[in-house]
Amino acid sequence: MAVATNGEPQQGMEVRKVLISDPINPLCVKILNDAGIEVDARDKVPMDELVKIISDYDALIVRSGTTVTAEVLAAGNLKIVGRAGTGVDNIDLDAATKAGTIVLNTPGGNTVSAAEHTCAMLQSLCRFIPQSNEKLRAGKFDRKGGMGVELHGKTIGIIGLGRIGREVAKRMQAFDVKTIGYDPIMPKNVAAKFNIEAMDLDAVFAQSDFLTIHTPLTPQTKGLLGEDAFKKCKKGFRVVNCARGGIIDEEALLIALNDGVCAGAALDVFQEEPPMDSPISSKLIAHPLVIATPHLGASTKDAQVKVAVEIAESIVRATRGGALVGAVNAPKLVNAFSPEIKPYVALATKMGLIVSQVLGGDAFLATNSTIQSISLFAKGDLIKDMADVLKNALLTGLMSKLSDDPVNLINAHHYAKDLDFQINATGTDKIDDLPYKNVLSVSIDSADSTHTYEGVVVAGAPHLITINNFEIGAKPNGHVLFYSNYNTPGVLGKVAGVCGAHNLNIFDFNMGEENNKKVHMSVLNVESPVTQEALKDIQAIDGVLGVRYLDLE
Ligand SMILES: NC(=O)C1=CN([C@@H]2O[C@H](COP(=O)(O)OP(=O)(O)OC[C@H]3O[C@@H](n4cnc5c(N)ncnc54)[C@H](O)[C@@H]3O)[C@@H](O)[C@H]2O)C=CC1
Ligand SMILES: O=C(O)C(=O)COP(=O)(O)O
Repeated sequence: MAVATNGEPQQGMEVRKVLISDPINPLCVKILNDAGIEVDARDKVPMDELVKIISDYDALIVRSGTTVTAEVLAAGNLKIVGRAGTGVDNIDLDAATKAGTIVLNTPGGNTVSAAEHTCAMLQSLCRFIPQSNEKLRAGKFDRKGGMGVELHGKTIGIIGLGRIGREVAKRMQAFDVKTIGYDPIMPKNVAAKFNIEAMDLDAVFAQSDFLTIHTPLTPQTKGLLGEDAFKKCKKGFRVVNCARGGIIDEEALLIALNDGVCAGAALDVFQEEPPMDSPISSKLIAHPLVIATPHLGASTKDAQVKVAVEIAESIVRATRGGALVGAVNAPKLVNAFSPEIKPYVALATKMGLIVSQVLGGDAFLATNSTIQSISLFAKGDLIKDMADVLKNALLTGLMSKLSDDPVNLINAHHYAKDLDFQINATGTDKIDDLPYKNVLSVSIDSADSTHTYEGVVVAGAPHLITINNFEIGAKPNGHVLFYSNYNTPGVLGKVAGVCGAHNLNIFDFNMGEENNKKVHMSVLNVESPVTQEALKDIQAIDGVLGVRYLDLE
């Protein structure tokens, strides 16, 4: 168990040192420091420096300013990338998953701020407030150029009816604006509960006086509002983008504004940020019908406190084995590090280690023909919903002997793609009559046989309870000798003698017998690796049927 610098035990993920690479409220540092975690807080770290220093850290906390590329992830050994905010399009999620890095965000912490900014932008856009302010400062009292439109009685089309989209709808309804919207995962009846009329995207385009986007930037939403969409929009529509640059095609928007198709755009986000180097973004920012802010949606003291506290608390919780709230790339791992589930994860990993060492023709413990599939059954109320996580743990053990890369719960399934057999995982209520509440069972299926191992957790520690037909109570730890023998007196003494002769100190012994009691299976835990010579000497003992050494360190 790792110990944090404040002396408190870390029972979950080990996080000793964190880098913050964007401006974040100081409460984040305080919460991490109070938990004994060292923090380097910087406002900005250039990419080449980030790649150089990242291996010094267990976790990285970012906002939208830092791009967490595959190169950054490969250069480090990060356990966590924390996003103090919502959008994770600046983080290479696939690369993070492959690197075994969990990505956590703080959805919800800046919802209200982003929604309020959206509404402020729409109102400002409709009444030319920024442009008029600018003219007045320049000494021009231009009332004609500030002729706007009311919100009252108009229709707003909200694309993306998640947290922010719904908060925008609520605020627009207070202005007597009709709220319609599109979201592929929100059924009409659910949208209706928020007084939003859900319809298909083309209908939203056709009916909206105002459009506002609240989706993440994904391959599906990139360019969602482009030339084709603008052709379907009402002439003179106005558009707000407080979601992500790139969801509106900036070139198409510029044309729509110049052609009078679009009467105004309020932009908080840009295809490239900062946008000054992009000629198209710069033209948009300078356009008289455009108002723009430099990605300020979440920039309120209130939101920044919320996201800073949330991300720090999530990381501290992860180090203590708590739920991984906001896990973006591995949502099923939410409870994998909890004190109740962790020993089962350890058990499944040990079972994977066993499987890795009996693969490929081990007639004694597994099979002498090619494996076709492995099935894991998570039986019992505590673990039945964790079958996928336990499968990843099994894979972690399995791959640890087969791959040089650091395989863990988050990335195991990537490596498993190269195996030439399937691994299935099923969670069930426990129906067998074993006296345990939760049992993990792993079956190895080959053309001619099925071999099964079963394990449980006793007093927080993994135990093997059956190996094929043998009932046993072995601890799957360290250096383990398995041997089977006919039920004749004196075999154990002789095996112990061979161990002594080979300097193998035995510290635990468990024996099981087959139902017909003719054959015994014994498990010896020894303190050091077992040599081939020792194995040969045990195999030569009269009555010994088979012997196998497994390294379960
Ligand atoms: N400007 C700023 O400072 C901020 C920007 N954001 C941006 O806003 C986005 C939305 O945030 P939340 O509402 O909290 O996220 P959310 O996850 O609650 O909602 C996003 C919604 O978009 C929907 N969606 C996904 N693909 C879609 C598509 N093709 N068409 C229509 N809907 C689609 C999803 O089903 C989901 O309901 C974030 O991903 C982030 O990029 C968030 C906070 C601050
Ligand atoms: O949370 C989000 O998605 C945002 O866009 C806010 O970005 P920021 O944290 O202000 O860089």
